[in-house]
This record gives sequence, C-alpha cells and structure tokens, in this order.
Amino acid sequence: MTLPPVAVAITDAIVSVRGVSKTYAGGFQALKNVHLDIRRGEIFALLGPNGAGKTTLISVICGMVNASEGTVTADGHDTVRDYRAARAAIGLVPQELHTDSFETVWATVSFSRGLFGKAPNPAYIEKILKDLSLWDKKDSKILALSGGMKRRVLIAKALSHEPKILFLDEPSAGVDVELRHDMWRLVRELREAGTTIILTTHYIEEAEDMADRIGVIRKGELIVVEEKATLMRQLGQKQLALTLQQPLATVPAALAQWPLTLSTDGLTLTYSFDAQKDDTGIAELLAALGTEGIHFKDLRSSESSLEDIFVSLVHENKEVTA
Ligand SMILES: Nc1ncnc2c1ncn2[C@@H]1O[C@H](COP(=O)(O)OP(=O)(O)OP(=O)(O)O)[C@@H](O)[C@H]1O
Repeated sequence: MTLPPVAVAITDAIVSVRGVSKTYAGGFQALKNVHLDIRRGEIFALLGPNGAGKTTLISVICGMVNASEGTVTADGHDTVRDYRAARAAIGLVPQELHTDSFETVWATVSFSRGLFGKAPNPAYIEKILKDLSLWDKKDSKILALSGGMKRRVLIAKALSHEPKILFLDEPSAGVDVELRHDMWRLVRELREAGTTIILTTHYIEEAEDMADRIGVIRKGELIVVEEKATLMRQLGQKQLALTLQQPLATVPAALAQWPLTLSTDGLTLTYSFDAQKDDTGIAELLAALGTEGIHFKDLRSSESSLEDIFVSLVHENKEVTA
C-alpha cells in the first residue's frame, strides 16, 4: 500500500497544526512533530490505539495543553498567543463529565455560552436541548440525570456558544445505540450548517460511516492522513497468497509489472489486486509464473478491511513511508 504524504498544506484550513511535539513533565513524548490541516466543513476522524496521543493532540489544539514545540491556529487564531479567540471558535465534548452537578441542565448550558462572551440566546439553547432530546430535562439537576443524559449535556455545553469547530473525544464510548444515532444525526446536521467536526474514535465503523477524511496516529506520530473514499478503495483490495514449492531469493524482474511481495522466507508470493475490477490480472500472473518455471503448491485469497489496514499500520514495527 502506498501512502500519501501527511503534511500536505491545505489553503483555507480551519485548523492548522505545524510541527507540534509534546513532552510531558517526566519526559514522556506523547506527540512527535505532528503536521495536520483540517479543512473547513469536513468531518475528520482521528484513529489510534489507547495512549497513541489523540487526547493530547486535541488538548493542544484546544489550548488546554501547551505544545513543547510547534504552533497551532484555529480559525486563524494562534491557540497560545490568541487563546481566547481561538478557544471561542471551538466546542469540545470531552471524554468525561466534569460539570456542576447541582445546577439544572438549562442553567449549565446557558452558563457555558456566557463563558465565551456570547449574548444570551434562549431560542438557540432551546433548539440544541430539543435536538439532543434534553428539553424535558431542562429543569432537572445534572446529578439526577442518567449517564447517557449527562453525555447529552456535555454535547449541549460544547455547542452552546455556536462554535465553528466541534471536537468529539471518543463520543461513542459507553453510549447506547439511541444516543449514538441522535449524536450522528446532529453531527450531520451541524456539518450541513458548516461546522467542522473532528472526532477521535477506536471504532473503525464509526470513522467509515461518518468521516470525510481519516488520520491515524501511532505512538505520537500521525502516520496517515487520507480521504475516506481512498481508504475504502483500498478496502476493495484483495490478496492472493501463493505458497511456492521452492523459495525465491527475489521477485523475478519478468514479474515486475504485478504488485507482488515476497515473504522473508521466500516461500510466499502475495499479489494484491482490485477485486472490483473485471480483469483482476490473476490469469496472466499465473501464466507468467508458469513461463518463469515458478510452481506453487497452494493458493489462498483474502480481503483486507479498513480494520486490517488500521491494525497493520498501528502495530507493525516496520515504518510507514508517510
Ligand atoms: N498529564 C500527563 N502526564 C504524563 N503523561 C501523560 C499525560 N497525559 C497523557 N500522558 C501520556 O501520553 C500518552 C498519550 O495519551 P493520550 O491520552 O493523548 O492518548 P489517547 O490516544 O487519547 O489514548 P486513549 O485512546 O486511551 O484515550 C499516554 O502514554 C499517556 O500515558
């Protein structure tokens, strides 16, 4: 699989991350020279295993954690020098609830809006509470709400000041199907209204369903940034593995026109092809192998999924050319 460069600058990016590294006190380096541009109006999914640095990256962009190196702009504002303006452009739905438990839903969400210096707008607050099925709970105290309802309150708080950029950190963790559906309906509506959405997730299907582009982070490095559609085409890839009778030292030059890889023991030749094409090239390949005097004793085909691609990206030791 060939991967495109990750540091392609996008003109008119709404979030621009330039050379960001983060070393926590104690010496752990959680982010390594991250470059990322988020397009205005897109849904961007950041995938990565536990501890890869997703929350750290979001926290740096939101100005809650200072980068050790590099700069970030959000809606044109430097997130350190111009913190307030940058932060006002951002709504953040964190993983965990830290909210004023004795307040009512209405007061909490209205107060959040005020924190960003926005004039009160009861009609807007009413709309988001209704969109999140929280309207009948508007006078309930937060501490009396179920976990799912509290998650809805977090989303309402994040949207209270009408941010241009919405971050959702692990939005589906511990959430039931109904809330997930409500959330994704709302996310799609927000995107249609022009909001840029960045979400972190462990769920590949979620990224598949929702995202326009996907970024994969591994051990603090952003190793892939790709259009989902392109990754989905890679999903259509199949592999044909041929177990050879005799090991090969290298792939013969006469077979260079086929995308073939040879296992380190020289006994398995793997051919990747596009399963959606009428002509997969298999017949020609097998004929060419015969001409070259290469005989096989077994052949297996398998299909790669986005999950496979993700797992191999994040777990393989081999470096990805990004
Ligand atoms: N305040 C901190 N001090 C020291 N190390 C930290 C701190 N916060 C995070 N880390 C470390 O930085 C690494 C990245 O953590 P981060 O929370 O960004 O990962 P993540 O990709 O969001 O993981 P998860 O999927 O588990 O939420 C982890 O190894 C974590 O232990």
